[in-house]
Amino acid sequence: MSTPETTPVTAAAPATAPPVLEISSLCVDYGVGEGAVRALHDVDLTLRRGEVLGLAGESGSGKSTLAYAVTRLLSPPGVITGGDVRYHPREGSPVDVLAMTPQQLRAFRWQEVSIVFQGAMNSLNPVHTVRAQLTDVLKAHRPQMSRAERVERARELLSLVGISPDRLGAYPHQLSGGMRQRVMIAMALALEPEIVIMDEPTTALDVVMQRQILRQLVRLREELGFSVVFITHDISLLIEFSDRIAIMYGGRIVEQAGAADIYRDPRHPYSDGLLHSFPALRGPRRELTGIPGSPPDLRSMPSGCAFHPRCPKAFDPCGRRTPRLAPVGTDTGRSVACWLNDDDHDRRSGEK
Ligand SMILES: Nc1ncnc2c1ncn2[C@@H]1O[C@H](COP(=O)(O)OP(=O)(O)OP(=O)(O)O)[C@@H](O)[C@H]1O
Repeated sequence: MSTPETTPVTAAAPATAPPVLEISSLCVDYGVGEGAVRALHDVDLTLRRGEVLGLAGESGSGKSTLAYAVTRLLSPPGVITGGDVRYHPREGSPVDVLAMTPQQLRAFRWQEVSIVFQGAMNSLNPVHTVRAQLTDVLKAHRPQMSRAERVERARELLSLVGISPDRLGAYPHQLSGGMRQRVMIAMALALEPEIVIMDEPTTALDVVMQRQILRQLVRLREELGFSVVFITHDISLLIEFSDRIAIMYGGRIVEQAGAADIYRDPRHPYSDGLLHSFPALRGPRRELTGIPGSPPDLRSMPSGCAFHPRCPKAFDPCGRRTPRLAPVGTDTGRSVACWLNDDDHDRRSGEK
């Protein structure tokens, strides 16, 4: 594989920044009893304060399930069957997200963590103005604010995302797709959350608009200090905008590392395949070969490493035992779940 130079637009958050969200051994099933299928297997992931963490993987790999589970927005038949999610506020002790009461969750969402969902730009209410929709969020969560203060804050939020405050009186249909998406981001930032989760936030937009919006988001996080989990199947976007990337396959994280490291030297054959599935906008061209075959069906997951039937480098242990996500060599910032990166297959046999 070539080793092109990338110029990430992010000013990387230090690798030593304290955690803001710690996910350990998280498991999610869809359904219960005999019909249940496991959509997340023992997911370990840490989001650090101020970083942009990219989550990549083909459709069905579990990205959205992870976002819904950590915000407790998973609806039936989705069930969290194990693991731990800890939120670290700026002050005070860590909070167990999975044990939060409905009242605590209401405060947690929007104020501490907000989500921009897939297709969010179409979820603005068509019969209400931008002003009404922005001020409604403030009214619900900051009842002490006066009407004038709410409108002022709404103006400020629009400016933050690059829309003239004159557009406060506009209805969604009077705005372009890119502007509607910016309004959604403004809403997500309304209560100054510590974490913003963006699930395929820009896929409905053209490539130039997608990048403009993401560049602005990255600038805002530098200004306001929130952390971002950015979910997409397009790894080339993540390379450009993330500090760190976690790659999911079949409900597991198979590799996580700094964005530039993954780009230059992917250690999991699936990461390598993904990198050859999307055109990179920067650096020399690389051949687009894609990944043969299709993602696994949760009802009949392959034994061992779920990627082995599609993997060009599969060898003896891959079909028999599941490799665990483990640090690679002395590179403490990177972990990979692949037998190729492990000399001691027996020790790491991953029936975790
Ligand atoms: N309500 C549901 N009932 C049963 N299975 C589900 C349900 N929702 C999701 N799944 C399954 O869980 C797995 C993970 O889905 P998820 O939507 O989290 O993946 P994703 O990586 O976000 O995909 P996409 O990029 O298409 O959104 C998929 O196999 C999907 O079919």
